[in-house]
Amino acid sequence: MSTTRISVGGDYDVVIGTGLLEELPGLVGESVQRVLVVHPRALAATGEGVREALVAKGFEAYAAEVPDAEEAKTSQVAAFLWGVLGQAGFTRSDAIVSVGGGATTDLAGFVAATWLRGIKVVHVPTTLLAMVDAAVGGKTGINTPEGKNLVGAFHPPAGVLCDLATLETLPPHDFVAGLAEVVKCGFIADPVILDVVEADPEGVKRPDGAHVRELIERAIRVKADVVSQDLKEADLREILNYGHTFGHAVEQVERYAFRHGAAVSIGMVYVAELARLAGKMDDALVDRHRSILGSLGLPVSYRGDKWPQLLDAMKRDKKSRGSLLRFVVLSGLARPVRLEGPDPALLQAAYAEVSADVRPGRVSLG
Ligand SMILES: NC(=O)c1ccc[n+]([C@@H]2O[C@H](COP(=O)([O-])OP(=O)(O)OC[C@H]3O[C@@H](n4cnc5c(N)ncnc54)[C@H](O)[C@@H]3O)[C@@H](O)[C@H]2O)c1
Ligand SMILES: O=C(O)C(=O)C[C@@H](O)[C@H](O)[C@H](O)COP(=O)(O)O
Ligand SMILES: [Zn+2]
Repeated sequence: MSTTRISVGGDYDVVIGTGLLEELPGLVGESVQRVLVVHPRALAATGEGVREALVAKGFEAYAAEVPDAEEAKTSQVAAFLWGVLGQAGFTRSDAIVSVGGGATTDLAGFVAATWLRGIKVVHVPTTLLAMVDAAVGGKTGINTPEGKNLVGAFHPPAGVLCDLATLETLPPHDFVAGLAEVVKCGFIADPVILDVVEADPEGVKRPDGAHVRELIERAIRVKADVVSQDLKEADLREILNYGHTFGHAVEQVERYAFRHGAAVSIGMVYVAELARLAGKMDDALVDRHRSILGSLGLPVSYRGDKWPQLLDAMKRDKKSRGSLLRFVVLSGLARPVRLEGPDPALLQAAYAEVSADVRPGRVSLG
């Protein structure tokens, strides 16, 4: 299989293909002496393989195992990694390599951003979501008890290695969760993505499906294009947050029992309904959100008894300014605009549109 390189603003490459481990030493760079490979428990063997490959090329390589999924994105786990770096004597000419999903790349990126005020990081994403989104663009972060990704830094990687073979072991529901961010790129910027999904929803749900490589490359190109113009989210980059205001709130209310991609799927339907109620989106485009996401098996509704908690969580969204809630909505396909300070009645009406008919205390989807 051929290898694709997508340059992110000329600063670093996202390398896509299979059997790419031999590319890693080049991305880490000859001047680096020590490397810390950060991986979750589920990827212990893969992480050790990466460490051994680096040792074979002359690096002093260590491995650190971190908790699975969102449990890794805490200040305690970051402090554990700072301790490992300190004890091994990591200097500014050393590096971190992350091996895992978006939770691992966010954590490892954050630790790289903060250790000695910034050392090199190379990401080796092993989930679809991390390949198309989390590993690219330099947003890093951890959660606090008050909310999702509330502490972090912009710290672009030196390179990203997307070895598609790693997707073979990914549980199907995690692969599908990653498709939510791919579909997001379709709605905000590249509608061909939506056409491909609509033509063969079952095929795109399989890592070995005929169009998966095309979808991955298209989504990475959308992200690379946006972040290379606006790394620090002064304006344009906010479009990558489509569906995330409500999605992050769902994740928090559910104490991270929902995968990020599943929550973002609900969040995109919520914000489509909000745009419709605000007179910016027609019924057909709202329906297209439900039909595409639903055809992939992603959730498109959420329990109806959590409004106060969801609203409270949405107020802590990074797009908020003072008491003003701000949303990325579409005024048409691939036409993202901002909706600032919508009427609270509209916000709640959009919630009613995505609410599943469940009794209080029972979760219907997840
Ligand atoms: N920084 C960004 O720009 C950005 C973008 C999107 C999402 N994110 C963050 O990414 C996180 C979600 O990432 P995710 O969906 O990859 O979830 P994740 O990192 O929690 O991984 C999902 C699960 O898959 C397992 N796993 C990973 N690779 C595997 C493989 N190859 N085979 C078998 N199991 C594997 C993990 O151990 C975990 O249990 C969220 O925290 C989200 O906030 C960040
Ligand atoms: O890269 C971005 O910018 C994004 O918003 C991509 C999102 O998919 C991602 O989940 C991101 O971590 C959300 O960022 P946050 O600033 O809302 O925490
Ligand atoms: Zn996301």
